[in-house]
Amino acid sequence: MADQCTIPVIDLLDFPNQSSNLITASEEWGCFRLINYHHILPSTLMSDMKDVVRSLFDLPVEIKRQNVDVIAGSGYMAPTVKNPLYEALGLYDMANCADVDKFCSHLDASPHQRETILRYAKAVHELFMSIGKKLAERLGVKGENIGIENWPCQFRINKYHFTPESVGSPGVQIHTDSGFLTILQDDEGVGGLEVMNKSGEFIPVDPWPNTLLVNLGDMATVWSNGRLCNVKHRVQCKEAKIRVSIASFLLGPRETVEPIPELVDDDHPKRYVPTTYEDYRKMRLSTKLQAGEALALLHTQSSDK
Ligand SMILES: O=C(O)CCC(=O)C(=O)O
Ligand SMILES: [Fe+2]
Repeated sequence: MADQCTIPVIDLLDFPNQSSNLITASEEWGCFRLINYHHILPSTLMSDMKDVVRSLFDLPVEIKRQNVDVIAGSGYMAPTVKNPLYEALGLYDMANCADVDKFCSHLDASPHQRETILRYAKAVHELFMSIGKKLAERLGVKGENIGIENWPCQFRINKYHFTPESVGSPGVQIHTDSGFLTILQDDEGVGGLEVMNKSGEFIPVDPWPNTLLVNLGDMATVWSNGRLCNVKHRVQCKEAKIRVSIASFLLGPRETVEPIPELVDDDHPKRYVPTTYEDYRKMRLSTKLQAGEALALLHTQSSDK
């Protein structure tokens, strides 16, 4: 039986050898550790970006509040009574230079910070294209044909103010990511992220510097007609240290999202009705179904039988 405790590892420099592992990881786990991608995102850029992110969180709160929402939840989130440990800054589309510029201007970013953020955004976008096309091609779709270059990429940086009193409590509740793919640069020293395996157990994602975690979200499940897994995950406070992570989300097509014809046949009838990412996101927010359960609201009649 496949190992249910070890998160799969995918080596970006070992393709096409890794193609079947990529699909297995995406089907069985909905997440994997990515290694050997530094020709696209160098480790110096990763650590420069972490420094920039830490300094953005150190800005006065009046400045951070200038990072306003473009879509619900895309901008500054201050710690709340309900979630006092968590703080986030973000922008709607890191694939759009104007959006990145606006984010930098709102936060009074220095030329060095701006350049680092722009370079990081470009590199992560290139990684999305590389992983997305490999996934699509292995499933029988030409990467170029899915229009992936034009999909928006949300960007969010997370800071967890973990204290001795908060050990054992949640930093982020269990959820799935709503988009297609997530690239997460987690904290290189402080753990807490956990992903759920097929048996429903939470498996810790221990820090592993100079690697990335890739998650698949709800849009990948719709697009693949249920074949790819939207991984459930959460962040727990395990130790009294500040934890910082950088999350980038390739959301999905701007237009309709529906199962690709290549994965629909008599044995695999269409499981989801067409939607748009925007409508789906609104549905998740209004129903408060954050852990993938909202997908059931998209089931076709035949899949409900
Ligand atoms: O901070 C982390 O490691 C995970 C954050 C996360 O799951 C998210 O931003 O969706
Ligand atoms: Fe997440």
